[in-house]
Amino acid sequence: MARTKMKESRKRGSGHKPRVTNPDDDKRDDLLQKSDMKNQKFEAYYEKQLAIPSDEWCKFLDTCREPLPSTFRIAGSRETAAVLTSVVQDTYIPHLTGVVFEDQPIPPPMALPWYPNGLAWQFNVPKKALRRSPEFKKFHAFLVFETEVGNITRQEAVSMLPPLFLDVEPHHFVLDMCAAPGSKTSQLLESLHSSQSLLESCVPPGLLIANDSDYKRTHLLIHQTARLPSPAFMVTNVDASIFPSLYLPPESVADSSERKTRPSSLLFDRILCDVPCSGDGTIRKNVGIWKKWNAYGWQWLACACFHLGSRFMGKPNCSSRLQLRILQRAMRMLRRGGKIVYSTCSLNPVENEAVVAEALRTVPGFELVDSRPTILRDILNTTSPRFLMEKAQRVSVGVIGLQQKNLAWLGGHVYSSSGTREGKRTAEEVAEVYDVKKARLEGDEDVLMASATTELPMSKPTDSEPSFTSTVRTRSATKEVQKEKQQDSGTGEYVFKEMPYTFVSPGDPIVENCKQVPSLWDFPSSNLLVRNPAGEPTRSLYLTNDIGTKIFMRQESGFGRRDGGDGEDGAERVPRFRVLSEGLPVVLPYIKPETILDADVPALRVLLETYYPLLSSFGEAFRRDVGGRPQGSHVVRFRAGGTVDGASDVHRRLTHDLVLPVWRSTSSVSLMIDKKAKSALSLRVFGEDFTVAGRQARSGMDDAREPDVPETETETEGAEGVKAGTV
Ligand SMILES: C[S@@+](CC[C@H](N)C(=O)[O-])C[C@H]1O[C@@H](n2cnc3c(N)ncnc32)[C@H](O)[C@@H]1O
Repeated sequence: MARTKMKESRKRGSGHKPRVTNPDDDKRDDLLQKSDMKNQKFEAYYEKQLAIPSDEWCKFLDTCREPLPSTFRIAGSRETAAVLTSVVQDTYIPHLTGVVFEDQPIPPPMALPWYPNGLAWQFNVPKKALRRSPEFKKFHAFLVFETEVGNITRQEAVSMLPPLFLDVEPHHFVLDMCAAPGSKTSQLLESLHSSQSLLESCVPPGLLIANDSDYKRTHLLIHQTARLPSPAFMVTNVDASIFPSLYLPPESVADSSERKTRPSSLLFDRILCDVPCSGDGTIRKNVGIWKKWNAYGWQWLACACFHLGSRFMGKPNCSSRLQLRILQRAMRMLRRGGKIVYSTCSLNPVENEAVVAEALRTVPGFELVDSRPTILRDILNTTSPRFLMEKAQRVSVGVIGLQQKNLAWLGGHVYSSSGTREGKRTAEEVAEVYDVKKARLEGDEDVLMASATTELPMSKPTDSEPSFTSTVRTRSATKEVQKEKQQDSGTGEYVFKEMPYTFVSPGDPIVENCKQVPSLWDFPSSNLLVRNPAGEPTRSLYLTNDIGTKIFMRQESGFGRRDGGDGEDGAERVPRFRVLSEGLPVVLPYIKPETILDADVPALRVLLETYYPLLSSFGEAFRRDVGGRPQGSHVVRFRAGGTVDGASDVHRRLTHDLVLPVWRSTSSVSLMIDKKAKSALSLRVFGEDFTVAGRQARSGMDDAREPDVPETETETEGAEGVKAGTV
């Protein structure tokens, strides 16, 4: 909404008429001038809390008033990411270097030096130049299309840090406790799939569970992660502070002594707590914070309120300790030697260091250690390892010291966990902690917003943890949940709108039949699910991995397996299912290589230009090859190195192997990817959108206005329920 208004006001301005001041402008946050970016309470509070030396304080505030540069991350599978990185580096950067727009030199995008494999980029280009300079216009179109198909994510630099700190590997069990809209989740997912290559198995042994308590936002999460459909990925929708224990069947317990006695609860190797927060660290993007911030706004979230006491808080509320409770729950679900990263987008130590300190004080067996990747440590030039080691040993003293600082300023009486007032040494440590923030500010202002990042190894499972069923019961009592549910007209009971996942019977004739075209071998069909209670393979098939199957089968809440076949004769001749592009990475490793069709680049162009190109439109080799195949779903490979006829200089050669699904019908062959993905592909390979939609847009049949690069938060399309990989 705000964006639309911005466009309208620009349009008025472009007619060179004097701008009429709208009385409502006063209420608008996005129109704030730099000179109006002031807030006495904010400044007074953080001057004390952040302990930034006075000569740097102004610099800090100035930085807070600067707009954030645009940053994006190349996402998706390792293959796609490598391809797109080379497209940006080799195709666009040379053309964007030395651009001058309206007499101003415009710097080209630059790769963020600390992000691995050059996948994260930053640019500071005025929107006008992005849309009007011929060089940047093309780049902008590239960003728009690749973002729409999910290969590029607009994500702030600082938001890319917590997943990096977690250092996820393919065998890890990972939990993202507050995950929506999912930009960090998609990073975690990529790490889980990091060993994947185009034709090798892409089913990691590990698992990522992404959770958010907001039902609608879980749909954003699903959309955001759709680019990398993964059999090792689940989305859940519960309150993270009572995240249920997930159980594995007894045979999965490593320790044989426990095998017979009880099922084990799943412990995680990595947990991300990117908790809800006051968000005042986003002040550079959300300039309205300058108008609204006050010292009480964040307190409903802050864990420390019970320390502050009723005198200060007015109405202390136990449920206000959400951040702390989420972190504590995470600590109880962590495997020995695992890591937790706790992050917020707030500057406030009460939401950061104090939460971590209190969690460490209340859950035994953990210590705070530095988990920043070495590369980042070097770049930010922050605290010495010696200090970090010391901090690890005395963390509760150090961080409780921060609490004291907050509370002292707030007027409370505060003591350390040992009951003594904090001394000078703690104050020095506190200063050192803030030196870290200061260094972040100097090194890269985006990183300033990074909050306490914590690695907390070791935990013991307890028997008093919430179970899946108890959580559901608790939730069903709340109004919020009832809104998310529909009332069953027959029974009057509330039921979830989502259809349940059910395992398909082993040997189901329909599934067996689909495995013929294309030829699938060794396909783990016992891990296939459908979304109906009867387990009928009717619409989409979902694949999970072995650990996913174990978890599904073990829970008491509606997952189930249909036992035995239905006695069908297996006579279905035309395969009912087809491979779609989103399912291809999952299925590809199981497709017999000799059944993959080879095609050249002109064939790709024909497939992109027309919806249902006739067999006769293709060159002889491809026509013969595909013509000899049965009707149904096939996979085509376009090999790297193929020449791209008619392409501009920069798009002369296919730089990477492309593997795409097609559907062969009686007389035509069509590409099984959606319109936007076709446009993105055409632009990426040929430097031009040859598709029907692209041609229509150019000839004005469609709304040819340049769209903005969508932000993660606004994407809703294509949302579905919990998805564990699509076939
Ligand atoms: C800071 S955002 C998370 C951003 C996300 N990690 C990302 O990178 O896209 C916090 C999220 O926590 C969710 N949330 C709030 N309370 C929660 C709770 N009790 N349990 C789980 N999630 C919660 C909100 O719906 C919101 O999506």
